[in-house]
Amino acid sequence: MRLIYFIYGITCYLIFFLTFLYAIGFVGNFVVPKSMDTGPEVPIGIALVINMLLLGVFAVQHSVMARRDFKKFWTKIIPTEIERNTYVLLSSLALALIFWQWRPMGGVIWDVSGTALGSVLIGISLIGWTFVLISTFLLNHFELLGLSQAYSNLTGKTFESSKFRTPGFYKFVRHPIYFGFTVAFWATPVMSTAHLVFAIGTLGYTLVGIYLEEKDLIFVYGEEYKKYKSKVSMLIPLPNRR
Ligand SMILES: C[S@@+](CC[C@H](N)C(=O)[O-])C[C@H]1O[C@@H](n2cnc3c(N)ncnc32)[C@H](O)[C@@H]1O
Repeated sequence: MRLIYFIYGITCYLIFFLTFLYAIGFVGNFVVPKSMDTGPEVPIGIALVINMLLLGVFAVQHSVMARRDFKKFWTKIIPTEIERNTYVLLSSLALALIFWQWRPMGGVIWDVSGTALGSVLIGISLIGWTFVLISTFLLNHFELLGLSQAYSNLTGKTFESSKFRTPGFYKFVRHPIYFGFTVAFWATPVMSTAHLVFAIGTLGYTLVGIYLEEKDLIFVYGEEYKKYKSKVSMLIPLPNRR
């Protein structure tokens, strides 16, 4: 069973990684066969409903499954050893559903493609994606994505989740991963209506996600996190408050 769980963990990780790479092309409208501004056209009202539902499915899956109470219930159904891997897998599938079913919406809010500003915006967006990836490594990439748990289980060790940490970017912003996504989603040479809906929807979800995540972080780390919260900016990297 341990070997099967380990192979499952690696498979979930690889699926996540492919989804992450696809997301870069989906948001930036390059390389991938279906991006946020391509696909079957439907009336704008219907496209809006479908796109909001897709974002809603991801938001509910990602937030509800991350809560302590849900995990208590969920691990009565699936083995605790593969809870994180399954979370990673279902998050990737919810993202894949967005990529597959997302509807273009026509309309352009701004278009500076082919200009120097357009190139700068593409560069900023790629920096945002890089910021996300680096931040996952600063916090604990392999634990966030379930590989550490899978490896501990394979080697018969009890998995110890890492403690509260503030390495690197975390000294200047409490949520650098979410900051990186926000930059990657907003810095675009072509802001279509569909892209704007995506950027606003994901920003709204990020703020709700931060509220829920910090409730849990305060529950687990108490005063230590409250003190961190009072000093360090939430979403935009800034010098610490005194
Ligand atoms: C997807 S990560 C996002 C982390 C953070 N919100 C960010 O944007 O960089 C979510 C996990 O990181 C954990 N986490 C967030 N901040 C942390 C910190 N400073 N130290 C340890 N774990 C943290 C949360 O408890 C949650 O399990």
